[in-house]
Amino acid sequence: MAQITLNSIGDAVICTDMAGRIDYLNDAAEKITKWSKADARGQLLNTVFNIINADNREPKINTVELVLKNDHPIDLPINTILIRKDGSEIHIEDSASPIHNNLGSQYGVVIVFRDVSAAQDAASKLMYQAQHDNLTNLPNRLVLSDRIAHAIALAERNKSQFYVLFIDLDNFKKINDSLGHSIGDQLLKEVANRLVGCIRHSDTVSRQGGDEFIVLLSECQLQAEAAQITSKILATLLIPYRFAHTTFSISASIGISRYPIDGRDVAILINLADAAMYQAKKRGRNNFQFYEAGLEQLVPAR
Ligand SMILES: Nc1nc2c(ncn2[C@@H]2O[C@H](COP(=O)(O)OP(=O)(O)OP(=O)(O)O)[C@@H](O)[C@H]2O)c(=O)[nH]1
Repeated sequence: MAQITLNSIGDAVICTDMAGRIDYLNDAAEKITKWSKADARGQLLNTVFNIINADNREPKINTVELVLKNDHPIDLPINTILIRKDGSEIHIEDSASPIHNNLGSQYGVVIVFRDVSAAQDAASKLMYQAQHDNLTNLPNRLVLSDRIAHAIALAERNKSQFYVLFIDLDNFKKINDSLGHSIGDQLLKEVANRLVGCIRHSDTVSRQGGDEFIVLLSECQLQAEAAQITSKILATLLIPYRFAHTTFSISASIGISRYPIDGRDVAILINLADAAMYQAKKRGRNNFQFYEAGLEQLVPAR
């Protein structure tokens, strides 16, 4: 009766003896671990229930030993991956308890676990969406602020510099109006790809929204080097785009703020780069401008 019950529940169940050898697994455990009952019986628990930490991929503690030593149930830490018999991996949630006989002495351990991959995938997807722009897949404002804050902390410690580039496409509205919103979207995606191609892996390109992008040059020390990278970005964005048999060009205006000379705070660095970008627009577009004192006063209220 107990076996029928255990086979009809959705959770996987494995029982071991005091030495950690498997003496029972239910149907759900067979399905999840991909070990048949016949093959699993007599194996050490860790062979069949091969679990690792999802973050560092270190093997997890010996469940049987821990439960028997403490003689009470434990919920194993979340973030557990089970490596199945065929080598595939799933996220699981599990708990383990000692089994006692009628006299109260321990005679084994029962592990109860379930596949939480779907929930884990949904959580990862939500996390990704919260941190990325859904059109270009670039990191969003939230992530950028975090990266700039991190760059500030690092630069403060190392007494070093870094640069923030505020990039706004020139006359992007005309593209939308003349070629349609869908071509506008394709252009934004291609701009994102080109920007990523212009910078180092350790730098960050983010989309602020609309046709605005921000680049954090976290490892750039010299102003001349920042100017050189910015010129490369301008030239790369100018290369003609071809979508749906239409070829066209677009330029950009870029404002640059410098840490620590212009500011030592995330919002200030972004605002001053934006003010410098506005000045680059005023100077005729398709160029860049480093922040200069007072430029923020020239930006009309938006
Ligand atoms: N296709 C598309 N258009 C967008 C999106 N978000 C904002 N826009 C449009 O982007 C345009 C932004 O235009 P602005 O930056 O204000 O002006 P501009 O035409 O680029 O002119 P300047 O910036 O002065 O050079 C607006 O027409 C918005 O409707 C988007 O996700 N996709």
